[in-house]
Amino acid sequence: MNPKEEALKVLKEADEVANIDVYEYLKEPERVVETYFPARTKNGIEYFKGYRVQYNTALGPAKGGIRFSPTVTKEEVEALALWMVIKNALLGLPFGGGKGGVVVNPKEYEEWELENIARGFVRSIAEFIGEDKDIPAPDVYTNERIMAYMMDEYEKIVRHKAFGVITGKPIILGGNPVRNIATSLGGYYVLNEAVKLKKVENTVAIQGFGNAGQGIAKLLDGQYKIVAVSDSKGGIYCKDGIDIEKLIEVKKKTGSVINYEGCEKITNEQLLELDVGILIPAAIEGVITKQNADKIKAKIILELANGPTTREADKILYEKGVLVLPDVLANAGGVTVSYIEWVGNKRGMPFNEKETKELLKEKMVHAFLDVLEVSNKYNIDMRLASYIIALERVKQAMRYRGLI
Ligand SMILES: NC(=O)C1=CN([C@@H]2O[C@H](COP(=O)(O)OP(=O)(O)OC[C@H]3O[C@@H](n4cnc5c(N)ncnc54)[C@H](O)[C@@H]3O)[C@@H](O)[C@H]2O)C=CC1
Ligand SMILES: O=C(O)CCC(=O)C(=O)O
Repeated sequence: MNPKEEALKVLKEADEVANIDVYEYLKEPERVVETYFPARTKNGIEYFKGYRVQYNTALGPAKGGIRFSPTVTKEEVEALALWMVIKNALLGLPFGGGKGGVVVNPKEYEEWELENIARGFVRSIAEFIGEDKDIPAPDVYTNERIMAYMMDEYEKIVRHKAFGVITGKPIILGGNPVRNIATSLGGYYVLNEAVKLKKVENTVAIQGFGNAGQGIAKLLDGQYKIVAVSDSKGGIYCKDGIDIEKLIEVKKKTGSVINYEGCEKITNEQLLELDVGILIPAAIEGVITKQNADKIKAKIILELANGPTTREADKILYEKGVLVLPDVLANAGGVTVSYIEWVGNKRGMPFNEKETKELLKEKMVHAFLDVLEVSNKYNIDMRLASYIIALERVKQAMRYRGLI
């Protein structure tokens, strides 16, 4: 699938359904920074391809994560940046949308090499980022340590402290105590609202066992029966439920969930089609397509991953009565806590765990109810409803700025 085409399809449909008339202005990003930068590794000096896309900044500085992955492309980063525009606007955050990516397989490098790659990438984009310009954060295969290196490198370049330039940092460097679990916690709040509307069996399958997948597994453990989990190496299925604490240990020690003993081995494709109440894609884009949408048995899909469902699949699922809680809503807890971290950095007084959780819950539930109202008003799925709310806000900001 081409993620940018997928993102634009929804944009166009929302634009037409609600007569918003912004598609022409948003079909391309404001700015794409494309770099090819050096970093010292065990192989000598290596060059890496990097991207930082600032898709639209009418509502505020660009905001969005940076991923390290061998499959990163310009189109993928553009799509991810557009999704950030929608997500940030939907949550009412004072941010535009951005995203970054470096073409690298982090599994082939040691910590010191990843540090050099992180620092090299920041040197290559430094003039384009800043706490009131563009604020990166973690995404696939990046974490708080990478964020710390990036912030430190940026500070060396600008020659002053700048906690607010990056979010998802370690707590000691201005990070927020909830950021690590924020994406999952936001999704958990949304799911709790959704199950009030749609009663489902309490069985769950989760694709991906990184920050988002592991976080939601911990939150749901006990309340729901998690019967299947996967990662890039494959999956496991246990009809009586998986011991999540034990699974986390196995993943930490061996590198994959497939080494958990006593469960049936399954593929990532099989996991998606299991007979469960709730399916949680929490890994990569484009896994639910028109090829498998009809075979999906879950009644609720909580999209913690960005872009897991194609638009064609969305329509099949809607017809079947599956409630899809779209990425731009379901995984918005990450950037919402990033916002809380950034505000804390700017005011020089961080928010504590309790304050952050209260603010996050309020924002997530509010966004869910807004989306529900619009989806009922137009009789449309929640993804389209989310886009309509967001696009109307972006349009208003562009109007006031005299951009359209
Ligand atoms: N970390 C965050 O704050 C946020 C993450 N997301 C999205 O959540 C998704 C996961 O991100 P993180 O958990 O942060 O990344 P991560 O790097 O912590 O974990 C990624 C997980 O996906 C698995 N994976 C990779 N390729 C796979 C494949 N082909 N099939 C099945 N599993 C595969 C990996 O093994 C790993 O378990 C991504 O789509 C990301 O954009 C969305 C919002 C915020
Ligand atoms: O925390 C952030 O700023 C961005 C998180 C992100 O990249 C996402 O929501 O996809």
